[in-house]
Amino acid sequence: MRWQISKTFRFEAGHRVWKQNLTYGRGAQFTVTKETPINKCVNLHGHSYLLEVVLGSDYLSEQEMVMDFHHIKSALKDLIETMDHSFIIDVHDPMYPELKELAEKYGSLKIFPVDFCPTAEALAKFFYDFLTERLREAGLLGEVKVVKVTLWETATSKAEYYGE
Ligand SMILES: Nc1nc2c(c(=O)[nH]1)N=C([C@H](O)[C@H](O)COP(=O)(O)OP(=O)(O)OP(=O)(O)O)CN2
Repeated sequence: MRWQISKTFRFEAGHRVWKQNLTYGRGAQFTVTKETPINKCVNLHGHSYLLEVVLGSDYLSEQEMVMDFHHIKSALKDLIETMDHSFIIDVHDPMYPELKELAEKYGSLKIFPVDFCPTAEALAKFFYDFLTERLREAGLLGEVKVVKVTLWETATSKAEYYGE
């Protein structure tokens, strides 16, 4: 891609990484402690998420742009607003049925169900796929592509997704 542009978005949301288990799996050999490590991310907790989407094109439009930043904002606006102050939860999470019930009962728990464990990696792919689909629907995929999506969960942790 000869040009790349990016736009960042902020939103606040809760989640829980219900699959976290620090006692086994990829890299667990590096975590050597006398006590069993605590899986703190299985707790319901929240983040000030920072999302960056990078769009690329080999050709500029007649306006000398990959795409107006304003339109990128518009393409993601509804999704970001829906996710803001929500609790992102995997429908396969054992807590999902009860959280859904609580949400229905009190109306002050805005759940955002997804069908994956909401890690930074999986959420980055989720945004990538969403924006790619929006471009496809608009007939723009031949001209503009989503190059990369980066999602910061904390000031020190982020995931990047580049598509297939
Ligand atoms: N590969 C991933 N690992 C972890 C994820 C993730 O999405 N992908 N998520 C979490 C937790 O949700 C957590 O919020 C972030 O974890 P971590 O960086 O360990 O948070 P800390 O506050 O402890 O960071 P420090 O800056 O190192 O104190 C866990 N792992």
